[in-house]
Amino acid sequence: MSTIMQKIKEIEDEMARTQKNKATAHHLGLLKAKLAKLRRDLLAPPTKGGGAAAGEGFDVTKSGDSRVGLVGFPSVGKSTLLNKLTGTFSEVASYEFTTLTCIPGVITYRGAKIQLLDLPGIIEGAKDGKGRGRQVISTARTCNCIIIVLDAIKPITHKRLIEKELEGFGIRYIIITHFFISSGRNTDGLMRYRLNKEPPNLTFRKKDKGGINLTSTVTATHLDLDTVKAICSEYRMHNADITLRYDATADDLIDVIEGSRIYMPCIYAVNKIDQITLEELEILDKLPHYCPISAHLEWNLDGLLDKIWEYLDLTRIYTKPKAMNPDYDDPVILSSKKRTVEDFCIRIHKDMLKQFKYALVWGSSAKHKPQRVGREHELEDEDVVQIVKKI
Ligand SMILES: Nc1nc2c(ncn2[C@@H]2O[C@H](COP(=O)(O)OP(=O)(O)OP(=O)(O)O)[C@@H](O)[C@H]2O)c(=O)[nH]1
Ligand SMILES: [K+]
Ligand SMILES: [Mg+2]
Repeated sequence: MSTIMQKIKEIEDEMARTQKNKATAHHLGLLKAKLAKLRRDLLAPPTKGGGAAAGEGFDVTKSGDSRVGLVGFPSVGKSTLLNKLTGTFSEVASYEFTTLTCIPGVITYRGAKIQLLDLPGIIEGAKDGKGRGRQVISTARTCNCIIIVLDAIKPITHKRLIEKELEGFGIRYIIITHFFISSGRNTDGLMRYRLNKEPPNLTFRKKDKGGINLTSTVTATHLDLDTVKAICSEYRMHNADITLRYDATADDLIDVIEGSRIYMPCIYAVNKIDQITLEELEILDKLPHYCPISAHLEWNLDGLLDKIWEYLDLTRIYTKPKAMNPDYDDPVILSSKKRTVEDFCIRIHKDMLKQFKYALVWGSSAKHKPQRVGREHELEDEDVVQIVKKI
């Protein structure tokens, strides 16, 4: 372990010493790739003994349309928040580590059922297996959105500490954390989280020969061919086509090569704002991804629900049976990424597609009232759909 730590330190020192400019870009890219590989080694799941294995979360059955997890240091008010939002009972107390396991609750909001998970507090050292840190972090992986709960009285230091903890090692993004999570899919069993960040819009295609080719549909200011070659050579990839569709950075390319990143929305809920001044509140309110609340006094819980809704980015579809009014109370909930008529059919019944002839759609995705569409048609939030079956 210590030798990996030493190597990481050496590389970080070298990066700090190296001036950032065009001439050093490829060298810095190479250092970043080395660093990413070392962190991966460092975070490899333990072989035997000591803490839970990296991939084991709490055993709570998924339910509803979406899952949201509450992550934070002890006594920031996670359980208070769960109780107020879901009417569930999770013990609240002024001492730390009141909650020792995962407690689920359900929020019904705009016709969607959102499962909210209260989790034990995490502490410094969680990533090394201290406390229930690993289990918490692994459970967070199963969520569609994370709420990092912060205490308004100690916002900045607390936030930095928790980011460092979730980040694993080294600092890359200000509010982005990489969790180490077993994926089951990847042989090294590692997952890192990227919070509030879209997956890089670049393709990386390995080949057998032909060297490294870089094409870009935009002006690339961060990556040039030398830098890309340096990063690829660190991963012993000498033949590949790389296409950039936006101004990608070296970190983005490394993320794509390393794979196993999870891109997840994250809200910073700053709790206990009843303890701070109006001036302080105004500052907090302006920060991106922040939502100031008082769970105890139920201040701005509507604001938080709105933000959760926005970050989950769900699509509500109302079903209209033939010659009847649509059912507005019980929408079918689709994710914004899978919201075609086909996705809708699959959600209703597994055999629905076999009988599918066409669909009639009313709402913002429809050009007419109604529009007749096929199974590839993309639906919009609050559309009304009637499926017409083959006879
Ligand atoms: N002033 C104030 N106190 C709060 C608020 N929300 C929670 N608390 C208090 O903070 C303390 C901790 O609350 P919990 O809900 O147990 O915190 P937790 O994050 O679940 O704690 P652990 O389970 O121990 O990690 C309790 O004494 C709560 O009454 C709030 O909005 N304002
Ligand atoms: K507590
Ligand atoms: Mg608790």
